[in-house]
Amino acid sequence: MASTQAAAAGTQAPTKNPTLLAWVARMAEMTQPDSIVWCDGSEDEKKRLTDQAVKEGILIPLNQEKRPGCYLHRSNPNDVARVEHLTFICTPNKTDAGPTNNWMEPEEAYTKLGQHFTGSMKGRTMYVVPYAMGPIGSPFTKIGVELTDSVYVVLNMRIMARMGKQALDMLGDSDDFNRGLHSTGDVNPDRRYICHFPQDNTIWSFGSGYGGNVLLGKKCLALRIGSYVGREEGWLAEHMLILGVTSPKGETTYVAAAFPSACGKTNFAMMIPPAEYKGWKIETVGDDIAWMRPGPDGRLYAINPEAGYFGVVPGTNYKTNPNAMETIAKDTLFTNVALTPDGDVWWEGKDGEVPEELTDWQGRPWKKGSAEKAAHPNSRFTAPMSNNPVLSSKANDPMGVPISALIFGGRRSTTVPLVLQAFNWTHGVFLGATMGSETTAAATGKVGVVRRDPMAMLPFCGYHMGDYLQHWLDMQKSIGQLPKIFQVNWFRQDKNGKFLWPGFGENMRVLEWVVNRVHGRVPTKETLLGWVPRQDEGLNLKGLDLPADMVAEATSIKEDEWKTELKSQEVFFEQLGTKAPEALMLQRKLLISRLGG
Ligand SMILES: Nc1nc2c(ncn2[C@@H]2O[C@H](COP(=O)(O)OP(=O)(O)O)[C@@H](O)[C@H]2O)c(=O)[nH]1
Ligand SMILES: C=C(OP(=O)(O)O)C(=O)O
Ligand SMILES: [Mn+2]
Repeated sequence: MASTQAAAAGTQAPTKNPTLLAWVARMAEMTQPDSIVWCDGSEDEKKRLTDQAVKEGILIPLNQEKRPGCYLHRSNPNDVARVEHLTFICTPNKTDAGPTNNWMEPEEAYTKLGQHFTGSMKGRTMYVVPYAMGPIGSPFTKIGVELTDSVYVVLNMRIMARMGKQALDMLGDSDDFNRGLHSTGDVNPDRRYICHFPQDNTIWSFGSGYGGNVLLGKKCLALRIGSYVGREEGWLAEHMLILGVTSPKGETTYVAAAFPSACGKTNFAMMIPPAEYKGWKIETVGDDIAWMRPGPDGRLYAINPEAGYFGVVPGTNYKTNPNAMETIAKDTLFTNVALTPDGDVWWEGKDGEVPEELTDWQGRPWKKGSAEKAAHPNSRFTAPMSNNPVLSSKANDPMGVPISALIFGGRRSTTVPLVLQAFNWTHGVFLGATMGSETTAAATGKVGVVRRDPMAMLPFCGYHMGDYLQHWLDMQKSIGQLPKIFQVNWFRQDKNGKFLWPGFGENMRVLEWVVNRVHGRVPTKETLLGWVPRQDEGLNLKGLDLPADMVAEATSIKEDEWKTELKSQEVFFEQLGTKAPEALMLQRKLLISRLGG
């Protein structure tokens, strides 16, 4: 049996890479698939696998006149989000994973998961999916190979990454590739593991079919393994969108922004500025992940390692995000949305009337007025970035784009003002490190609880969070021209729970201020927390239909709220113990003294 599989791995393989062949054979020996298919990324292959997925009921074809090339997938109802409590960093020493990660000893993890993987692909096909994170040929780019028994994963990976022959060609005979193994298993909620082995450049994911757990190039490789490699190699792997903003004068400024999952990255990356901003243009480089390193001119250059968007569906409409609506009009895979009687998709917050009758995300009949949501709150679209009407021409640039501003933002109903600028790099790292955000449906667990989420990386940092923050501080020395750092909060609410700031396209007003600050064009006001827009010569509010007291409330700084906030930050820093960077502790002391002790 084993030798048959080893032979199968070799004979049909479109590569002679000995390390790759040996590894595929070894994994096939363990998982015992009936057959092995090497994916080439071609259109033929896409058609064949799509037809097969439809036949097996994994994909439901949508109305092809309304949504050409689009399909609906319904996941197992208890497998709809990332599972942070089952996600592990497997380093030889527990301290290397740090207090914010779950840890398992590597041998123990290989043994434990090995038991689940043994025979897990019996009666199934193992797909070998070579993929590149980053443009083909870019010095930033990393190659991964994911072995999976899920056609859904293959079809998603094909959208999310540069997949198939192009990646295999770039790898050549090198042994420098991420080894990813995924098996859907029986989706038993108690037998689900997402294990990362940074020392071995390996990821084993068992028992889930949800994107963030199984599209291994994304959160697992590009962030968890990426952040680990980035520290060793002197660069940053961040949970950030990248956009270019061009003024009517033709000046383009590139900005990267970190917001936790389901806190507005995709929306900000493709927003359309309000009518007052005639002649301004926003273009998307990336909507989720940025790999950033100092370039030869001393500036910080960023690439988006992905090729598609795995975006939150609910709340997306022609008012909030018209470009996303265009992006998902064709060639898109929808997961866990509702189905209309005429074969289109529907979700809470879509334009138009709520339909009288639907099939909900679990395939059950649904009627208007039902207390249950028709689409799952974490329902997702997977769409190629080439569908995006405002895709930046630099999205495929192997050298990336020079970043002038970094923005950190969370979902906070209180405390954090609309926008402020850090005094300097160290203070900016402090702002990122002390970020808090209310939890969302992107991960299983309670929604709406404030937790510390440094740089929006709490669930995605592949090593000790204290070392990570120190790495950010150290990067200051290797970046000749440091980006300016900002903090934003689109989610502050009034007493009745109404958002104080209209958000979405109107965030352009904040972005314009950021751009003006970067180029030293507007004065600011110093506050305890950082620099903020002045009343005069501050935010451009022309044409904004918003009472002045709401803007005042959204931008206010309340010292009593900050005293509470500082206590919560203290608990976080205490968790880091002796690894809490000294420079950040000094920043903290300065803030406490500014607040009057
Ligand atoms: N109130 C408000 N909601 C927003 C804003 N931007 C995004 N959202 C909502 O937040 C959710 C997640 O947004 P998304 O851009 O997909 O977040 P991502 O997961 O970080 O990419 C969606 O339901 C959006 O409609 C904003 O500026 N204001
Ligand atoms: C893809 C995910 O996140 P985001 O909302 O940041 O896109 C995820 O959390 O699995
Ligand atoms: Mn997103």
